Amino acid sequence: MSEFRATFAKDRQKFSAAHFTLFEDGSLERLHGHNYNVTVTFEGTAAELGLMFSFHDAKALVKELCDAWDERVLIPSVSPWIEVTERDAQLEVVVTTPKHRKFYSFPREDVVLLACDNASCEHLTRLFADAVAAQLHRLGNAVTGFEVAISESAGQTIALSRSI
Ligand SMILES: Nc1nc2c(c(=O)[nH]1)N=C([C@H](O)[C@H](O)COP(=O)(O)OP(=O)(O)OP(=O)(O)O)CN2
Repeated sequence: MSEFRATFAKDRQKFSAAHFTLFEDGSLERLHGHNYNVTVTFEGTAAELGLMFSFHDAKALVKELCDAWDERVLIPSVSPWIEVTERDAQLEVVVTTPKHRKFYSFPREDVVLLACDNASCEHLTRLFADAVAAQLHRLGNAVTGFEVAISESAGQTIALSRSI
């Protein structure tokens, strides 16, 4: 049973990134950007001295994960509609859907290849939660669960909860 919920929704917990969303009918958006805001809530019990974990450590963890996607182009790497080719320091991306064929070329360092088939807010939230789970050991053993919530724009948020 979780005793406490610690929610971190600092202004700096954000990443500005470009993407396009694919839709089932083969339509896709033009490349565009969002200032994604990230909120993470950790659930758990108080350990020594009534501390779940050091707030500093939790905020540093979340900020590091935001920085990994900040000022990047987010490209799905496992989509049947997207072909990615690395050529020298460039990443060539060909999107071929039943409705569209588009070619992009980005400096490799500007791109994050996502382990998913669409750069949707749902997938971003799940991948962010996977990354939090992989780093949770840094916060000790008091965490029994967490929730990640990502907003693409004001008034529009995807949230996902995980139990540990
Ligand atoms: N289920 C999802 N649907 C859509 C997603 C998504 O991640 N999951 N994403 C988008 C686009 O990224 C788009 O940029 C956001 O679309 P939209 O809701 O139209 O955004 P606006 O901020 O322009 O919304 P307004 O309500 O018009 O202000 C689309 N769909």
